[in-house]
Amino acid sequence: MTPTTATTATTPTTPTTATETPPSPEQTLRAPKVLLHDHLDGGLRPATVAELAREQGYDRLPETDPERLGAWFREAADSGSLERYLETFTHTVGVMQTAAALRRVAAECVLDLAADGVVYAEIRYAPEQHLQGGLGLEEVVEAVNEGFREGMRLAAAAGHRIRVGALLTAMRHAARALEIAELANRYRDLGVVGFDIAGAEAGFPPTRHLDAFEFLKRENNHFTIHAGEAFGLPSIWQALQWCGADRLGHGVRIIDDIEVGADGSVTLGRLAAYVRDKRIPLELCPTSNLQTGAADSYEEHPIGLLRRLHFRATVNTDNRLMSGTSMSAEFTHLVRTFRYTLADLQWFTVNAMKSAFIPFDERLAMINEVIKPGYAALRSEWLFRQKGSSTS
Ligand SMILES: O=c1[nH]cnc2c1ncn2[C@H]1C[C@H](O)[C@@H](CO)O1
Ligand SMILES: [Zn+2]
Repeated sequence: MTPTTATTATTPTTPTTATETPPSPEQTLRAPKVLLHDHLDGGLRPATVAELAREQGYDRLPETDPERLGAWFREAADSGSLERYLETFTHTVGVMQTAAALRRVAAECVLDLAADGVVYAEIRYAPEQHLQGGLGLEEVVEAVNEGFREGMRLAAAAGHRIRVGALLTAMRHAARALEIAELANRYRDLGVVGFDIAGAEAGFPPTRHLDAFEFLKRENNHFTIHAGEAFGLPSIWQALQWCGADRLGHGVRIIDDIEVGADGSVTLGRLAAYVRDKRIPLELCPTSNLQTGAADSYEEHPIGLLRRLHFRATVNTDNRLMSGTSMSAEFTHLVRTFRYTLADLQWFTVNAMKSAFIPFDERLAMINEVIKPGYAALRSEWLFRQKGSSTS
């Protein structure tokens, strides 16, 4: 073992706590962040929804003033039910039916994430939901990809480096999963990094779409599955053991297979042990879970326990518009609730980067060249504070 005396002798006594105390919201904003679970049609700016609706003659919006519209989305999504939460997407999807609208929404998405300190993101959407204006599936994908590229260019010009890839989602109540999986495979290395299924979970098990997952496995492609959000362990079990998902969208109900005794001892069931042992990434979305009723409060959110037990937990936004959230806001809630430090935020971020669907060497370089140096710079800030300054 390496002796520790030398380090203790040179370590100052008081300021070390600067690395152990929770970061400020401003530091959290500057920290590099990785986002694996964010819906394109759940992240529009309220003003953009209102503007696109006006331009396109979409007259079904419940509000036209951007501020009131944003509040409407948050309140309507705050229903305690996933089905009611999903109803709010009628309006965002409703104004995303032209190539120009898709490009704009995609570009703004990248800019908003970049301004929030996100350095890598996988953004998902269901191409089959954007055909009402006459676009074909490929035109939808190309418009979104173009918007992402435009967003990355504009972000870089504004001094924010961000890399974004798309995940193509198939809706679980529909029957186009194989077609969408083939589309994802066609656009692999052309802006699309993987596949997903989403929509109401109860009554629509992932095995309905086994043909799509088997196709992707044969193609050595990647996919995540929304599972263990509104429905519990059987959905997670199917997603992993029947479908072969690389990651779990939410997966928060894995908590149902974990028993905490009165003395604090923890027992994992076979499925929970498998998820932890195999390092299956959990795309946790705390605020979204409070809205759909999957968790009652941040304090009681399973992320606290899952982090302590070293599951491969990641933090995500799910739907920034419906939840009125951002990556920084999600981290800030967790910092307040669990007193997480920069080391904890780095841990979540590295977990997410390890779990991304881009090649291993690129993930590693993002971790070593971008994420770790970013957190190290933030952790060392206390060293440069002026004595006697009000911020020290
Ligand atoms: O959290 C979710 N669970 C299941 N489905 C969801 C969630 N958030 C969004 N969706 C659905 C609604 C969107 O229209 C669709 C594609 O992004 O995915
Ligand atoms: Zn989702």
